Amino acid sequence: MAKVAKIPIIDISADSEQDQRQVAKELVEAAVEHGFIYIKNTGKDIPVEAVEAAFELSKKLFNAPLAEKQACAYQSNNRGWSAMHYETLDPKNQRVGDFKEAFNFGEFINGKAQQPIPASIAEHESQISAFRDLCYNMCLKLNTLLGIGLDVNPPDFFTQAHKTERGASGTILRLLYYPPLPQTSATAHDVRAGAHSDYGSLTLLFRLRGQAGLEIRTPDASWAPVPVSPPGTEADPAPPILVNIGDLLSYWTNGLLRSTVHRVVFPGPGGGLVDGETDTEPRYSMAFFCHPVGTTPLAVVPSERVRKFRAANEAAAAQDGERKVMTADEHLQMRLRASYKQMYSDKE
Ligand SMILES: O=C(O)CCC(=O)C(=O)O
Ligand SMILES: [Fe+2]
Repeated sequence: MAKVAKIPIIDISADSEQDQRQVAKELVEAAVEHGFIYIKNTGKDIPVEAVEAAFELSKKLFNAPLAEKQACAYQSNNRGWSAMHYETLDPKNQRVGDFKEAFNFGEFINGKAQQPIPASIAEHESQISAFRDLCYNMCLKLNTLLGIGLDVNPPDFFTQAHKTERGASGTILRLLYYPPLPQTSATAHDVRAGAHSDYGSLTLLFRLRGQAGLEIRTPDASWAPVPVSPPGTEADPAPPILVNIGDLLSYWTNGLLRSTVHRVVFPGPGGGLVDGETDTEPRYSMAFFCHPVGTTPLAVVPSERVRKFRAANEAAAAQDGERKVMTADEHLQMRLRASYKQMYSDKE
């Protein structure tokens, strides 16, 4: 069996203030060291049934007639449906685009999508909105814990920056469908999602037991599979929610919190297949990419630990004088342009 990624499993359901501080410290250490954290799914923050129902909806969406999906094609606002091979997450190393379909939901207003959605799932609009809200609230909680763990003053510094009442953000709920490779395929080197790091502050990733594919880049520059349900979580009602730090939060904390490169592959029998997982079946996953409100300036984080890290990192410190403060929106635009060249090239 492949050598799997060592990612800490953390239970954030603690209620008492003292337990919360401890959890916050653990979360920060995991974010600094690995950039990935398994959050035990106790069903308290996001009910297990809500996750299951969202996966059912996702299957319905990708099974919808092609014309319905095409009518909601991906737009430069980062919303909508992207077809097989449309997105290329690792353009330097991929000959063809990712072997996947995806559907991005941007922000909803009063339970209503602000984008076309396929007719087959239109009656479930409020369910999608409610699931998005659950993810958003969990991200607020994680942001608060990170603030506490980093001794940011005030501790809700990151949380406030994400409050939707302050304005629009680039936050996206993304449903993903990775079909199996055709049996006679000559495309054995197809990558389901090329190597990349995520763009926003935090990502929540939901996966289904038995469905292989996700790998992270380890500090020694090899690839390690990330089991859906690591040891100790097999009996939980649902696999843990995988959380990772995105580029924006890493940038904001001067690289203290790590944004780890990852990819989705067909590991194959000789590769990194984890026991009990397969890559010959269709694979579904759901990612919630959380972003601060677009106008948030990514200025200095009021935390002694972040400040000290910057001081220790001389190269970053040397750039301080020149570093123009970017907003969250500017940061996102910079990243999107690299992944969707075909969409932006005619506009430059
Ligand atoms: O499907 C997965 O497991 C991960 C997808 C991913 O990394 C992404 O969409 O950014
Ligand atoms: Fe990702």
